[in-house]
Amino acid sequence: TTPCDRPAPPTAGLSHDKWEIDPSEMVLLEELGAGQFGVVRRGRWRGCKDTAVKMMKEGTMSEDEFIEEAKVMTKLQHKNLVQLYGVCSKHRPIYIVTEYMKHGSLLNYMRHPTHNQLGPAVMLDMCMQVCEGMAYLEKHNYIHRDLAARNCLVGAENVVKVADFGLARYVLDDQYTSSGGAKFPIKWAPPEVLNYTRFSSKSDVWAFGVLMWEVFTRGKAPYGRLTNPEVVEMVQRGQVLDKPSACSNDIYNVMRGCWRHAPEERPAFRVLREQLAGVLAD
Ligand SMILES: CN(C)c1ccc2c(c1)CCN(c1cccc(-c3cc(Nc4ccc(C(=O)N5CCOCC5)cn4)c(=O)n(C)c3)c1CO)C2=O
Repeated sequence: TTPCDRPAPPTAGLSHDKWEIDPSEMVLLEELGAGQFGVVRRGRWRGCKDTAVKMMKEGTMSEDEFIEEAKVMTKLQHKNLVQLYGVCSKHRPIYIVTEYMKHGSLLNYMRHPTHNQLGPAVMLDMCMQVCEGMAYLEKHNYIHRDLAARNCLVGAENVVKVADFGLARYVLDDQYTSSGGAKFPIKWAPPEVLNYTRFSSKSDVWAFGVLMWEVFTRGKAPYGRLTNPEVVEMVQRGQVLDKPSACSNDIYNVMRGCWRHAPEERPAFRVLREQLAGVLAD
């Protein structure tokens, strides 16, 4: 049998936690880019498993809290969530090891000239896949806090998965974490987050509506060149994004449901899934 089929060796006693990955079993390959926590590289685990390895830059993440949370995150398993395989936390920098998605972020994928011709049916299917992943997180009372096309990844055959869910809680850069900061995702935030940073699965639903708009505009920037304060003003006034040309009225109505001012008026992801399935059928 190829080494891939070799069953994982039983963890050596209780000391070796199953979410702890032995770095000697990881070969680091090319750089995939840089994110909130520093450089991310492609990796090969145990000679055959493709992975992505975040190498935590010092001072970017509250590491001990994250390592504690990693035990919970490895249990979140769904076909539309980027799987966390484990962490290498016995050395610095710590590594976060996840499943590898070969086409990179959904935002760049939509903007890429060769995918610029994707039809509405494929766009709707991609939104549905994100919705499935988010419905799973909602069911497990897990809030993403930074859902956007840039934080979803594309694999083979237009498979789309939600990535980096929950990580916003461990970012130390207050330019990112405070709603007044330059890096705060204002254009994906509902009124209750802008005013009280009150995150919930219903604030993820608002962000999902903006993600749908990103997909149907093939990766346009929401609100164009408006500044963050101008967007805050618009959102507080109840003004929402216009209908993308590639988008039917039915689909635009689903987006608008995500942008209702009151969180409780917005549909849950498990309801959104039915709404999108209804549109798909038409
Ligand atoms: C706090 N929050 C919300 C965070 C925290 C960290 C990160 C992010 C958000 C999102 C950005 N990010 C990050 C940074 C760097 C890499 C990855 C990243 C990139 C992957 N894949 C690829 C594949 C190909 C390419 C590529 O170069 N191309 C060009 C040629 O055509 C195909 C595509 C790029 N990435 C991948 O599989 N994972 C799991 C993560 C990721 C995603 O993980 C982070 O590391």
